[in-house]
Amino acid sequence: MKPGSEAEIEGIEAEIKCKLEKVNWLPGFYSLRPDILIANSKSYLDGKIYGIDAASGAAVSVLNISPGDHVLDLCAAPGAKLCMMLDLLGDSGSVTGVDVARHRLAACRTMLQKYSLGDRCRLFVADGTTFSLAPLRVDSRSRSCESSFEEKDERFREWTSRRPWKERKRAAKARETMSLQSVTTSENPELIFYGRHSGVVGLSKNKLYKTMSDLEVSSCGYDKVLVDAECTHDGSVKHIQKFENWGWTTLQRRVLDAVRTNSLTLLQAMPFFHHDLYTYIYCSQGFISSCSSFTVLQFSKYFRLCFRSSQLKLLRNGFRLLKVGGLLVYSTCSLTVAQNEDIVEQFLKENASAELQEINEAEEWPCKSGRIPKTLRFDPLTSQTSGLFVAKFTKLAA
Ligand SMILES: C[S@@+](CC[C@H](N)C(=O)[O-])C[C@H]1O[C@@H](n2cnc3c(N)ncnc32)[C@H](O)[C@@H]1O
Repeated sequence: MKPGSEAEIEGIEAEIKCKLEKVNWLPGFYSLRPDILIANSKSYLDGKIYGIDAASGAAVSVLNISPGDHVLDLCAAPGAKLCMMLDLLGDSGSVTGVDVARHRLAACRTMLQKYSLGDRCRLFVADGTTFSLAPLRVDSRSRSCESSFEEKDERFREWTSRRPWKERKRAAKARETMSLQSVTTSENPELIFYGRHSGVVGLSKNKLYKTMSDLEVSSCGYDKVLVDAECTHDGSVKHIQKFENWGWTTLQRRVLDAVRTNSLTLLQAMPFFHHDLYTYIYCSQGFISSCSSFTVLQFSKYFRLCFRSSQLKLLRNGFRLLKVGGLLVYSTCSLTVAQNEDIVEQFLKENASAELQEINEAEEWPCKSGRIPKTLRFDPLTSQTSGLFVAKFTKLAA
């Protein structure tokens, strides 16, 4: 529930015709019966309540976001955690949301606008493994002197979805040449939304796209970073239920056709979101048993390489952008060790300045320890939530 809306709880209960049960271990959270649909209720449309799994809420609360923080969400879409961060942030600081999938981030933008939550937020379509933009700290802006060239440079005005025709055409053309998943590193990330108090309004493009050197990051980097990495989603109950609703058999036939005619490239072009496809293949026992062992082997090799490498790269880059003394949370909704503890172990091995932190709040939480001490695992049986792995790091001075 949005902070401040608790006083209206009776009205909200009357409207959705359901008693809200307080989740005792997580402030601001209430549970609902699964058959209650809130999406059309006025309270939901007004942004007083929104649906987020309690385990996801716990992962965000581990970051201990407070007003004034500059927060980076490196895999932001569709944006439930981003909304919660903005709620916690209140009237100062900023949230920068990054996602490689434009259509998913556009849905996130719609949500921010609908709930009037985006005032302090900017959204970039970018590859989180290489994203390098600094948070817009007021003092760093006034410190840097403006050249006469910058004075003449185009400045960002108040955000509007009604871009001039020429600008939209230019952006569409640029997108055409850029594959959905491979955002070239030489291009500036595409800014698809910025709020009035996000620090962007009045800024020149040069300043917005100013990257940070590693030295600058230690003092001017982000205070908090969330790396909610892409994974096989095998622990996400909601995700798997979606596939149940879609019908495994139809999906299976379509995927098998693609496998028969060729390969993963073709599969990836299918009308699923790319991570839906991973989940589907990963979770559908029927699919696995109907494939030759060679195909299964190909897929498992693909998953191992694809996810392990991108998860590690996202974690590395998120940590690189964190200031000294800041906090980073790494989470995935996979139940596998390969996508969780193995990544953490590998990352700690290569980063002497990374320190795994105890999550003290978890003493009261219905979750288990991960295989590495100080990490956490939520799962449907223990926590009555979706599966979620959570690890918290801080950055030590070099
Ligand atoms: C688990 S979802 C994030 C969920 C989100 N944090 C939320 O609470 O709604 C993972 C996201 O990572 C994005 N993603 C995958 N690879 C990425 C990359 N290299 N850089 C940035 N985002 C990436 C996917 O598009 C997907 O939206």
